[in-house]
Amino acid sequence: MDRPFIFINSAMSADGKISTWQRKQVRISGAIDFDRVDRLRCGSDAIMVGIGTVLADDPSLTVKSVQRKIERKEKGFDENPVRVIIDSQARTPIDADIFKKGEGRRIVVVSSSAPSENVKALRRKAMVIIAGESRVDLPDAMEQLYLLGINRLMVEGGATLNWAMLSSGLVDEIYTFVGNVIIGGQVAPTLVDGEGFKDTSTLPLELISAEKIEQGILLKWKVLNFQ
Ligand SMILES: NC(=O)C1=CN([C@@H]2O[C@H](COP(=O)(O)OP(=O)(O)OC[C@H]3O[C@@H](n4cnc5c(N)ncnc54)[C@H](O)[C@@H]3O)[C@@H](O)[C@H]2O)C=CC1
Ligand SMILES: Nc1nc(O)c(N)c(N[C@@H]2O[C@H](COP(=O)(O)O)[C@@H](O)[C@H]2O)n1
Repeated sequence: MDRPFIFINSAMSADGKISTWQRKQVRISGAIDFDRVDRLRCGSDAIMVGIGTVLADDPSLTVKSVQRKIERKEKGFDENPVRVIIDSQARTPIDADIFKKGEGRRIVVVSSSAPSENVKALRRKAMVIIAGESRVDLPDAMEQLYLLGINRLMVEGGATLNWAMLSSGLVDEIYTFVGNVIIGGQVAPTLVDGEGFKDTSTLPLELISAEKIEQGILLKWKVLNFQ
């Protein structure tokens, strides 16, 4: 199956949480890490999140640096990479910041069981593609994105989508900034949630690098997918 090069980028607390138990976003990264994230966004063809992240954070997922936006335009790209939402039931609010902020294409990936009125409303804001019947079929979705010209895909969470992508063997690398805060909370989302592996299986990783950034550490991992 052809698919893009796919990496996850996420910020987590020293105790492995990516938001509070109320799913409120907190500042984990400092200015240098936010700038690194901006560079990653700028160099990607698309940035993808799950509907849970859209509903919790209402992110815009835009490139923030004016200079980088200019550079993208000079190279003949839109100011922002394509913004992709994985949203089985087409629940994305039509006034979401992803639609309101910044120029560039948006794609919402829904399943064939998504309510048709919702899909119709979203089609006015974005390209809607269908993959899967009750839930988005991620391998199919990744192949469709590849056929649309997306070669480098940045996944910005959340926890459930990270699990689904990793457990489907669809992730090449993971970049986690571990910040100098504790969030706590038994049900606070972690880097990877979902149902977890059924037995003692684990997904092996190879460490690419570990770099101190301000008071945190950036870990880069290569995913050694099961053969
Ligand atoms: N610190 C960080 O870097 C980041 C933190 N977050 C946090 O993560 C939390 C959101 O994470 P989640 O609630 O886990 O939502 P999520 O963003 O992972 O979206 C999951 C939802 O996507 C939908 N979906 C459709 N097809 C799917 C499939 N095949 N597999 C899996 N999901 C599929 C389902 O409705 C599922 O509930 C928020 O609290 C947000 O603040 C999100 C992004 C980055
Ligand atoms: N890298 C990083 N560090 C943090 O400390 C964070 N809280 C996040 N959050 C992520 O950024 C998204 C917001 O993006 P926009 O500023 O709206 O473009 C948010 O949804 C989280 O994915 N990231």
